[in-house]
Amino acid sequence: MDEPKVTGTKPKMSTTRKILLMLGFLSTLAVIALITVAVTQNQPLPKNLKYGIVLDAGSSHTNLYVYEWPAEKENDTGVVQQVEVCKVEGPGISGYSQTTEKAGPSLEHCLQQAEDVIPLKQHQETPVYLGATAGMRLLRLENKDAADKVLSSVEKTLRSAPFNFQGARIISGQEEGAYGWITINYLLGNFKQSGWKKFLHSLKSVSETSGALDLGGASTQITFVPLEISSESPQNLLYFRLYGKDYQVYTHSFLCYGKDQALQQKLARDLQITKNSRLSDPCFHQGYQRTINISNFFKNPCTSIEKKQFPFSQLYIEGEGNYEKCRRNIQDLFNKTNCPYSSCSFNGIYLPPLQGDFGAFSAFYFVMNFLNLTSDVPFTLDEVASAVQKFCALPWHEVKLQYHQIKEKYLSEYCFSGAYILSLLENGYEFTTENWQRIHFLGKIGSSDAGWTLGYMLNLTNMIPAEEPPARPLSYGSYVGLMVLCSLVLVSVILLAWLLFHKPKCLQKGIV
Ligand SMILES: Nc1ccn([C@@H]2O[C@H](COP(=O)(O)OP(=O)(O)OP(=O)(O)O)[C@@H](O)[C@H]2O)c(=O)n1
Ligand SMILES: [Ca+2]
Repeated sequence: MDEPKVTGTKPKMSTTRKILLMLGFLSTLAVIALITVAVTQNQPLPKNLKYGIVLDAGSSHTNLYVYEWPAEKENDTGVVQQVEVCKVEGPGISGYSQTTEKAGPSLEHCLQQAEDVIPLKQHQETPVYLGATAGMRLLRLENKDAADKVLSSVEKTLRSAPFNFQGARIISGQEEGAYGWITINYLLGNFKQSGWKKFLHSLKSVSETSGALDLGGASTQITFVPLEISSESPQNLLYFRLYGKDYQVYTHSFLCYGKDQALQQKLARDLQITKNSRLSDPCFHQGYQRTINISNFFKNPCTSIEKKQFPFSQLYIEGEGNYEKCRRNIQDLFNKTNCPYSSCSFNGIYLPPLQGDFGAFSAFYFVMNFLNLTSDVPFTLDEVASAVQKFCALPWHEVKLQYHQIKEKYLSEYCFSGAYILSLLENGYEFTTENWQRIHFLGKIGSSDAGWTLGYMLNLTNMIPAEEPPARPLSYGSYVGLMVLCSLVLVSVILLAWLLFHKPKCLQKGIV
C-alpha cells in the first residue's frame, strides 16, 4: 500500500523544484540582461573635443593659450582646460609703438604652434581672441594713433590664421580683474557644486569664492566678494549671475602699479631729489649697476607727472642692497592721506574690508616662487619679509653666480619686486599678520595658468550659464553601480526565498 504513495509524490516534488529552478535561472538571466543593457546603452559617447585660443597681450610679453573641452559638457563647470601655452618672442605688443607693422608678425610662431596642437578639421571653428592689457592702455594714453596701428597689425595677422577670428581689443582694468576672479573660481570648482558637495556646503555655509590678486608689469588688480556690499563706490562693483547664483564682486585695477611701472614711478621720484647723475638705490643688490636714458624716461604716462629738466641725460644707478630702506622708499608710492570713503586702499580708492582666501598669481607668483616662498602651507608675513631681506642683502656677483640660469632682467629685480609685493599687500591693501596666510600664491590650477584669459573665453563663448543647467541626479558611474547593487540584492532575495520555502534535501536537519 505504501509503495504507490512514494512513487506518487516523487514526480509532484520535482515539478515544483523544476519550476523554481527555472524561475531562479530566468531571473538571473533577466538581471544579467538588465545590467548589460544599462552598461551598453548609457556608455559615454567617444569624446568630441572643442578648442579655443586666447592671446594675452600683456605689457611685458604676449602669451598664447589653447583651451580644450568636451563638446557635450560645454556648460559644466571645470571642464575647460589649458592644453598649450606659447610665449611670444620679444616684447609685448605695446613695445612695437615705433614699428607698428611688426606687432602682428611677432605672433606668427605661436599661431603656428596652435595649428599643430588643434586637429586640422577643427581649425575653422576654433575661436581666437586677443586681449591687450595695461601696456596698450598706457600706449593709448601716450599715442592713440600708434596703439590703433598696433591693434590693426595684430588683427591682420590673426585674420590670416586659419582660425575663427573673434576680435583684438584693449580690455579694461575692471574686465581684467573680473575675468581673473572668474578663472580661478571656475578652476577651483567654486561656482557649482553637485550632489554631496552641494549638500555639505549648505550645511557649513563656507565662504564660497576666492578673491583674486593679479600683478602684471604695468597694472595690478584686486577682486573679491566682500562680506557686506556698500554702494559707496559703484564703479568698483560688478554683478554676476553664474550657475543660478548672484555674486556682488568688488574689483579695482591700479594702472602704473604693475611691478615694472611701480619701479619706474619709484625711480622718477628718486630722480627729483638726486643732486647729480648718480643714484644709490636700496632696492638693487650691492654691486649692481644700471643706466637710464632720461629723455625717454618721462614719455611714459606713469612718470610724466614728475617730468622736469635735468642737467644730465643719463642716470647711473648703483645698488645698495638694503631691504628696510627699500621698503621705506617704496612706501611713498602709496598715498594714504585722504580717503573719501569708509575705508580705502591707497590714492583715495575705495576698498571694503578684506574677506576670505585670495589666489595671487602672475608676478605675485613668479617672484614668490623664485624666493621659494610658495608652498602648500603658507609662510607667515615675518618669514616672507625676512626671506626678502636676506635675498636683498646678497651682493650682485653672488646672486649672478647662484642663479646663472635666470635672465638678468628678471634676476636684478627680484629684490625690488619682493619688497614691492610686501608693500602693496601690507601697506596698500592692509593685509596683516593675521590674514596674510589666506593669500595663496599660485601659478597654475590643475593644468591651467591662473590669469584672466580663461575667464574671458568662458564669458565670450557663453560657457558659464546664468542658471544652473539641468543635470542628471547621478553620474554614469554611480548609476551603473546602483543598478548592479540592486540587481545583486534582487538575486540574493530570490535565492534566499527559495532556500527558506523549499529547503533542498541536503540542507534538511539530519542529513547535514
Ligand atoms: N619668471 C618671470 C616671469 C615674469 N617676470 C616679470 O613679471 C612681471 C609681470 O609679468 P606678467 O604678469 O606676464 O605681466 P604682463 O601681463 O606682461 O603685464 P600687464 O598685465 O600689466 O599688462 C614682468 O615685469 C616680468 O618681467 C618675472 O619677474 N619672472
Ligand atoms: Ca597680465
